[in-house]
Amino acid sequence: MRATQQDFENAMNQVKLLKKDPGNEVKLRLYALYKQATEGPCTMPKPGVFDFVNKAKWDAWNALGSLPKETARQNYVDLVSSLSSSSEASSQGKGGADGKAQESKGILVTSEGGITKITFNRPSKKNAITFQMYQDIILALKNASTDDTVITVFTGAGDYYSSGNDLTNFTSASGGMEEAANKGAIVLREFVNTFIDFPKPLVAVVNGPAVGISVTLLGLFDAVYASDRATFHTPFSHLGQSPEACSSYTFPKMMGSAKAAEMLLFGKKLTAREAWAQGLVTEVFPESTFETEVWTRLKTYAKLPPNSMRISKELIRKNEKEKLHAVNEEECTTLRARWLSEECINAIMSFVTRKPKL
Ligand SMILES: CCCC/C=C/CC(=O)SCCNC(=O)CCNC(=O)[C@H](O)C(C)(C)COP(=O)(O)OP(=O)(O)OC[C@H]1O[C@@H](n2cnc3c(N)ncnc32)[C@H](O)[C@@H]1OP(=O)(O)O
Repeated sequence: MRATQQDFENAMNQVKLLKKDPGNEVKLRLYALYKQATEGPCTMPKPGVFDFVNKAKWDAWNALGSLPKETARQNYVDLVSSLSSSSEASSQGKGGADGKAQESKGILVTSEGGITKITFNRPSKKNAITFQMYQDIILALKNASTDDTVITVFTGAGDYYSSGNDLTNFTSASGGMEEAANKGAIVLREFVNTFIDFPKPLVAVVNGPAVGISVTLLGLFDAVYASDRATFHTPFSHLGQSPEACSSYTFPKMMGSAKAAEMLLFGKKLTAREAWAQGLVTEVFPESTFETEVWTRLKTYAKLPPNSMRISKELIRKNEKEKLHAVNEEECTTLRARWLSEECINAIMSFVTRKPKL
């Protein structure tokens, strides 16, 4: 159902009632969507480089291009609704100083012993990531970046780590592919930026097969521990798509262009040991001892001095940040166009119309 003017006004009121500051990036997006919904595309002159605040606002609004007013209104309402549900969930979960839990439909966030654990929690769909989950993960990371936990860990519930982007994100949008592609590019840009800028150690505990964006994101993690049952698959060409999460930059840098091409162009699926040999995985563990060994180690790491780890991470990431943001920007623009291509639409349609298993 399309958002009405009344929904839009309700959402504007809801923003004022948010319990938690959603952070600058989200506020900029709200501003941009509001301006686009009420005034249409940005035609204001660009502020000077030293007018930081107005320039950031102008950039955010201008990046929406010719997004229709109705779509901007819908995206604004969707964003506010995700912020409201996540802020409710996180305030419900904040019972004590430790052992907190935040649950939303597709992710489970807990914090204990200095570790924030974000679990892809849709095992019946192999932990495919919905639009709502992207938003919830952004918020969970923003919370984790300022709370008192030391390390943030991603893992998956059930037999998969994650099957990547939920392919029905594109087919279930009320405004069709065009709207889904616009929304996808906005969500993806912010999602990946949040990983690029995340200030604390970020670890992936890859419990099973990983597909698409759940693999490409690993290039932005500080450590990747994998069960020997895990596999790593980026079937972008099969899907008529192109790489995301800065993998067009991080993968060739990490494994050399020939090996990166096998994954990103030809969709070669790697075993955990192959991924380790390419530098994508830090260490592989036998499935039988995986959970015990990895969590024991992470609990020890979480006792290391947090400021020292944060400062070291900043030094490691600092020289790359600008480049990573530029790569993310270009990948999102490219992907938006890909999602509207015949190659991609056909691939997604053939997945969603597959014959059900007997
Ligand atoms: C907005 C930002 C966008 C960022 C873009 C990112 C790009 C990517 O991530 S590309 C990668 C997209 N993912 C895929 O192409 C994987 C598609 N899924 C599969 O190929 C298979 O499902 C599987 C190999 C992961 C598992 O196969 P298996 O035979 O074991 O199980 P299934 O019966 O196929 O799956 C169970 C259940 O889960 C649903 N499902 C699995 N993956 C997805 C998915 N990615 N999107 C939507 N739904 C998915 C599958 O349809 C089944 O559902 P039903 O039980 O209702 O039929």
